[in-house]
Amino acid sequence: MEGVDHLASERSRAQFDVEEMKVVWAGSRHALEVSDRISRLVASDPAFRKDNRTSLSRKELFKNTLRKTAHAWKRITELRLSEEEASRLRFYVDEPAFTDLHWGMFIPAIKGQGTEEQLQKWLPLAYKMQIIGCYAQTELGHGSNVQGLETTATFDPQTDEFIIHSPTLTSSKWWPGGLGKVSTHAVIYARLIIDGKDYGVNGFIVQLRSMDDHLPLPGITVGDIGMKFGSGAYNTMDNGVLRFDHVRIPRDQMLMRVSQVTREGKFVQSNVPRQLVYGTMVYVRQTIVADASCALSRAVCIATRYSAVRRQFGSQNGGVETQVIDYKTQQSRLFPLLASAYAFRFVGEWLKWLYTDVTQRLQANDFSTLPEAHACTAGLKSLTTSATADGIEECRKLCGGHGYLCSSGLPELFAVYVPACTYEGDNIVLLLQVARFLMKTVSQLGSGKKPVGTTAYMGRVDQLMQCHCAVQRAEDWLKPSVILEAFEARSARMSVACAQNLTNFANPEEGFLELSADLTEAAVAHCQLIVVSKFIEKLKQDIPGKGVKEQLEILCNIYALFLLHKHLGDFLKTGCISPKQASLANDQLRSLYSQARPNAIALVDAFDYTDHFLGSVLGRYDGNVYPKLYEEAWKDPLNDSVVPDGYQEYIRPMLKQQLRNARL
Ligand SMILES: CCCCCCCCCCCCCCCCCCCCC/C=C/C(=O)SCCNC(=O)CCNC(=O)[C@H](O)C(C)(C)COP(=O)(O)OP(=O)(O)OC[C@H]1O[C@@H](n2cnc3c(N)ncnc32)[C@H](O)[C@@H]1OP(=O)(O)O
Ligand SMILES: Cc1cc2nc3c(=O)[nH]c(=O)nc-3n(C[C@H](O)[C@H](O)[C@H](O)COP(=O)(O)OP(=O)(O)OC[C@H]3O[C@@H](n4cnc5c(N)ncnc54)[C@H](O)[C@@H]3O)c2cc1C
Repeated sequence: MEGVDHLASERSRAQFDVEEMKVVWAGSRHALEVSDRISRLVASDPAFRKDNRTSLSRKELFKNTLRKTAHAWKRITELRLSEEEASRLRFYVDEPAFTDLHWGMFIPAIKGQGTEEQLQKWLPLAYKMQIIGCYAQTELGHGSNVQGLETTATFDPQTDEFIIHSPTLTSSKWWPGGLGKVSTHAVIYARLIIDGKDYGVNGFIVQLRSMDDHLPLPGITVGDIGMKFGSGAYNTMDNGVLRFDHVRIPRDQMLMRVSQVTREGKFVQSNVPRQLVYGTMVYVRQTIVADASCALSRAVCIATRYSAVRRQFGSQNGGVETQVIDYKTQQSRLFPLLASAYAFRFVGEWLKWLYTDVTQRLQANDFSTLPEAHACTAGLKSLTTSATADGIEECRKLCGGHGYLCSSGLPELFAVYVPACTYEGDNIVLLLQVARFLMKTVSQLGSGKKPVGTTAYMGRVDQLMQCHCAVQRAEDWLKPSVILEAFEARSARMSVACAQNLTNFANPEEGFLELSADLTEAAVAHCQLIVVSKFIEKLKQDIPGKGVKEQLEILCNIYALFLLHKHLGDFLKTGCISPKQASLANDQLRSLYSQARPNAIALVDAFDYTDHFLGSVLGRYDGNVYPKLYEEAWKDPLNDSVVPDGYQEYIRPMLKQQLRNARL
């Protein structure tokens, strides 16, 4: 029935103020106003229609994306949208495009690694989109191992130029988004060679295409790398391949904030750490954490609404069947994901603060917090994207068979999201960076150097190695101090155990390789502690609105106790908790699920997603699922004709043949 809210009774059961929860989710009243206004602007504009994506061919899909980005840009300039509004518009348009790399990596790379003069020259062009850029780091042969890149930038003192060259097939740039068909420029990462000496990987701005006819400039071969996972999905993006044949660029197109090459060909290292060449990745990893909460909340919103609509079994005397959301198994799979979405939101907020802080310090030549910023962005990027990709797939299964239909929105969401586990650093490679940081922290404990920031708890390592969990009743697990101590003790004990095992190896690097699986587990434990502790910190803030804080407390406890249950092996093996305490945690978790149940629909309404953005028949706000699913099926191109194309050629002769055989 059109216009009827099938989830109205669910909404009436909410025990908190949903409008105030929307403010908490958005981050502020202002952010909610902007987000709400822009989401409606996008949803009401037919140019941003997206329900036909999965049935378009690659060429149609790509052209459609070009049309949408041009329209988006037109609206941004006509309406004079602020940066915040424009970025919300990009979010609600919900289509990966070259503009992501232009705004998200090309511009930040120049900003972070360019000199004042370079910023003044390139940024105005890029801001007005008079040039379009991408971030070309990865090559066919090397992605994770940035130091292994092969593209060369050889200084020619005669002409004051760099010669950019791809010496091997494996040195071909491979993957950069926006490179294949659109970008006119790129920030290229290449080995700097001066007078035969290799000075390592640096960034260079290179023009790729003519500004007159978009043709590749001489010496440049460029194209798209081909179809990717899923229909629609990330295929709106022109991930590209690029080869250079001795392409010359002026010397001032090397990004020279970190290192410089003088007119005489002298290499000069600034007083800033070399690692700043990797700065753009730190920036993007931080945005990816915030984005994880968006992707996960979207899948959870779909699965929660559908679970309240869907009924199976349990009918007594012809009465209604049970809503699947009332099954404890459904709750134990769904509610931890709901809690994770909120947890990732808050850790994303905190990470944004950390990133802003480290950027300000870098500007003042204080580099002390850079290793922690790298470890936190790498580790949380890894943790949140892995959990989100798995969570989206779990939401698909939570929707049963209908979750497998494209009209559920979940297959495309998964296909678009899952490469986040690989891009901006493979998740295992990034956890190993965290592990390195942790091992360094543990090794320095005896030196009197006090760990700070997210590793401050390691400073209490003696106490954490011996403490005994105080839980005696299930309710004790609701105390933040109890949860924090259990997570800190588990993380500290896992790191210390790894550090001790490493001492058994004569060569520490060999030991690191041999123990790398254990080390990634220690890194995960540390990152989970960060997420739990930032959720707990959030709850210390003043949070207005009837029942809002109480709901967040329930979610925080679900998140922590779900992790404890999932990683019980770690907690028991390290002796942080006893089997009895583990079973009390489980009892408490079941009780928390019951408390979350009446609020589940309102908790996903608080994400404030429009039906356009969700793009899911199962996740519709009004819960009117079945008539819409039925309607949607008839829109499939296969249903354009009752008898399918191919009947005459393939089906009819087969049927006739069977008939003839039967007569013989
Ligand atoms: C439709 C409408 C449009 C309208 C327009 C509107 C516009 C509005 C705005 C829109 C905004 C959009 C925003 C979108 C966001 C962006 C989208 C993102 C899309 C993602 C696309 C993907 C891109 C990519 O993938 S780029 C390539 C990424 N590559 C990697 O991540 C490679 C991974 N490898 C590495 O990072 C390193 O090599 C690493 C970490 C493995 C290190 O390797 P190593 O060899 O062991 O180490 P080494 O290099 O020797 O370093 C030693 C030393 O340095 C430390 N280190 C390493 N990395 C860093 C770092 N980043 N920062 C600081 N320190 C670092 C390392 O720990 C070592 O330290 P020590 O041990 O102390 O020596
Ligand atoms: C959709 C998408 C968009 C992208 N966009 C861009 C872009 O715009 N610009 C750009 O420059 N790049 C881009 N990339 C490339 C991306 O950054 C790399 O693919 C990524 O960094 C992983 O590197 P790799 O492909 O070399 O993986 P590999 O390193 O080859 O990984 C293969 C396997 O080896 C394992 N492995 C590797 N090293 C180690 C180790 N030291 N220890 C243990 N295990 C290890 C990994 O865990 C993985 O299981 C994109 C990639 C994708 C998928």
